[in-house]
Formats: sequence, structure tokens, C-alpha cells
Amino acid sequence: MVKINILFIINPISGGKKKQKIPSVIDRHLDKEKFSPNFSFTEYIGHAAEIAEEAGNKNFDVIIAVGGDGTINEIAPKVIQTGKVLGIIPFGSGNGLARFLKIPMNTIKAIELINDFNVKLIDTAILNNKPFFNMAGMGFDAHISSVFANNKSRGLKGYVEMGLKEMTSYQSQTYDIEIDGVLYKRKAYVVSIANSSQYGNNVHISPKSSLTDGLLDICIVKPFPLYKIVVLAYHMLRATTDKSEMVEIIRGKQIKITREKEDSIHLDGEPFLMGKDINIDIVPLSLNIIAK
Ligand SMILES: Nc1ncnc2c1ncn2[C@@H]1O[C@H](COP(=O)(O)OP(=O)(O)OP(=O)(O)O)[C@@H](O)[C@H]1O
Repeated sequence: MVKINILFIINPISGGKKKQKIPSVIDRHLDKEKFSPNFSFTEYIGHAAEIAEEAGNKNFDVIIAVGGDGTINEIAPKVIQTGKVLGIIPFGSGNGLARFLKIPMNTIKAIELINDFNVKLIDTAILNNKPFFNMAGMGFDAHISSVFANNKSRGLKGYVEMGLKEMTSYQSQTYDIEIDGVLYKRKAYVVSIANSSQYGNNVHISPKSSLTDGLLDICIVKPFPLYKIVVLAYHMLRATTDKSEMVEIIRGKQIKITREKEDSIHLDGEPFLMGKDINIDIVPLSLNIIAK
């Protein structure tokens, strides 16, 4: 039987977890009758994209991101370009896309899911010519990811501590949001553009999101007094923000947003400085991915 050539791209820093032993764990649990595994560790930001691009020109059929949403964001565009299949072994801080796809957080179980090789087609999205797969956002959301990116400590604890500190000083902004031709002028603390339902760690901003409906969920978090963060957090953890008056969710395919000023935007948790005008489009059913 011809084996499926599979490349594991391992981000050694994602999620703040050591990964030297990952190749041997994969070697032990991957179905070798079906797959022929290869391994590559990333050495710098952008390296995963380079490795994935090279892999696309070689005879790899499947590329597995061993990391979080940022690692997926580098690899997935190359997988789409070359018509290959993406897989995930979740090793990020949040693992939003993997959690939404019900990929096990347990490494051995995630490898067993690769063995099952159940491939689905999912929607992806483009914001000012940059792709994203899980979530994009502006406002506090992007501010915190830029603060987080400049800090050395990764992992959940660091994220929570930093978030609480920044929250006390952040100011809401006004946005002109055009969704499929309809204009909404809103003052917002956060505007998230959700492909999946969650940021990661089962924190849901958009509980009814689907990766196969050809739509993005624009989630507008209204300004709120600081004490109400507890109510918002409750809704996010219970996946009930769609029932909360603190959040307005509007679905659409084509979104144009004008902000007060140039500012940061996050794409799958990675921050970028962008101008006032933001264009976002859904790309329906464009990525082949291993899921449950
Ligand atoms: N060797 C490396 N050294 C430093 N940074 C790297 C290296 N390899 C990859 N990166 C960068 O690490 C960043 C973070 O990766 P990733 O998003 O997967 O982890 P995370 O932020 O911990 O998880 P999540 O996005 O799920 O919260 C990515 O932007 C990637 O470009």
C-alpha cells in the first residue's frame, strides 16, 4: 500500500510547553501502515510558513501544525495554496480552532484522530489580504494580543494576569461597520470577527458560529463598567454571549470597518498594526482539515 507522506511542523515555543519528545511520541502512536512521518522544528517567527511552502512543493500529502492558532495561521495558507490537507496537534496557549473542531487536547488522542483521517472542508477568511482561520479582532482584544506578544511569559496564567492589568486602562472606540451593505455605527470595547465560536480555552464569543456556513459572526462587545467583566466572562465561559445584552452578534459575508485611527488588529491571536480601513471576506469551504 502507498503510504501517506506526512510532515509535522513543530513550534517549540507555543503554549510554553517543551516538545523535544514529540517526534518519538508521534513515532510510537502514528499508524505506520498508513503514514510515513517527517518532522521539522520552527526556529523563528515565519519559519512555519516557509517550511509549509517548501513542503507543498515536495511530495507531502498532509501537514500537521504542532502548536496553537498562530502556528496554524502560518501553515494553513500554504496548505490551501498547494491543495494539501492540514492536521493539528494542539500545543498552543488557547487552541481555539482545535477545540472548536473537537480535536483532543491529549497528544496521543490527537495522533489517533490523525490515524482516523477524517477530512472536512471548512471556511476560512481574509482581512486586508491576510488570512485567518479562527478569529480576528480589534479593540481591547487586539490590544491585549499585542501586549502578550511583547511579553516573554506564555501560557494561560500569563495571559490572564496581563489581561486584568490592561483592562483597567483601555478606552472603547467608535467603529463604522458595514455588513453586506448595511451600516452599523457602534461604540465598542471589542469587535471580534469569528469564524469558529471561541478565542481558545473554551472562552466563546460567538456560540452559534459554524465553520461551514459561509458566514462570519461579527461580535460587538459594547462598552461596560469594569465590574461587569464578571458577567461577560460568565457568558463567555457558558457560551451564552448571544443571549447577553453586552454583546451584539451580526452575521455576514463581506465586512468593511472604519476605525477612529490606525491601531492593532489580531489575526488568530497574532497582532498586526493596520490602518483605519479594514475589509474582511469569508472564503467558503476552502481548507481541508482533519477533524472528528
Ligand atoms: N522558534 C520560534 N521562536 C520564536 N517564535 C516562534 C518560533 N516558532 C514559531 N514562533 C512563533 O510563535 C508564535 C506563537 O505560536 P502559537 O500561536 O502557535 O502559540 P500560542 O500563542 O502559545 O498559542 P495560541 O495561539 O493557541 O494561543 C507564532 O506567531 C509563531 O510565528
